[in-house]
Amino acid sequence: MEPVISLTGVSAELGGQRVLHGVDLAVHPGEVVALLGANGSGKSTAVRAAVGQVPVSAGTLTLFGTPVRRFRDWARVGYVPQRSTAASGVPATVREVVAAGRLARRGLRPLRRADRAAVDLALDLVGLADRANDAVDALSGGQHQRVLIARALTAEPEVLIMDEPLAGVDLASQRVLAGTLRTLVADGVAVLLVLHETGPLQPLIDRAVVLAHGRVERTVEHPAGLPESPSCHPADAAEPSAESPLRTGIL
Ligand SMILES: Nc1ncnc2c1ncn2[C@@H]1O[C@H](COP(=O)(O)OP(=O)(O)OP(=O)(O)O)[C@@H](O)[C@H]1O
Repeated sequence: MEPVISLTGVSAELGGQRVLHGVDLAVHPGEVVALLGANGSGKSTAVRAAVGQVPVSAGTLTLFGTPVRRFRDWARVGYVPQRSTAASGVPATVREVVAAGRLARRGLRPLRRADRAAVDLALDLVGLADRANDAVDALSGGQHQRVLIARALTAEPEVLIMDEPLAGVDLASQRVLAGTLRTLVADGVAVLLVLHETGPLQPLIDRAVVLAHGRVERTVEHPAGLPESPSCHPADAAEPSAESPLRTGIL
């Protein structure tokens, strides 16, 4: 089966420094791949290269078989960047921000019934249906994260790329996200995640790729059998808070 995302020997530079050194990585339809590694190991750069935001200086990077520099079918790709607010200072409702994600499919024509249904479904999937008409500025950081995920989902992407979706998100919301991903993956959506802790997402992960200094240090197939790594959100203080064995030891 053709990979949805394929990096072969990919190198990339930022600020004149080589940050990725010959990275190999593939995500197939319906697969969940986690990119792990220490701060500065190149995880965000790898996913930003995959969505065309960082140029590839060597190697080959394809999306659905097309080299990323020629790829135009962005409605097939949902991207949730590393922690950013959904609409800082913009007087928009949660529904309006989520509906903006539909632009990739509908362009600038008015919302149709199918668009509204996709927005409702995305809000439902992230557990924010009851906040749809609230001002997005009134949401907490973790809820912003869920709005951004819903915004990516409204385009009904075939691959969802998320950079640290669990950062600052409490355990209950992490579980909501795990349920969302489970539903998407059952429908054949591929998922590439940058993670520090695998938390409740761990059972969903087909492959963990660990980066170190811009290189693939190791790859672990089906890490689901490993103990769940703990969450580190302050609201989950009752949960174990020791260093994650998945992050630091077993992988
Ligand atoms: N705009 C930039 N200019 C120069 N160097 C950069 C730039 N952005 C990132 N880097 C460097 O590239 C390397 C990889 O950064 P990257 O953000 O991809 O790491 P990461 O694994 O996602 O880290 P984190 O876990 O902290 O988010 C780091 O050494 C970082 O300092």
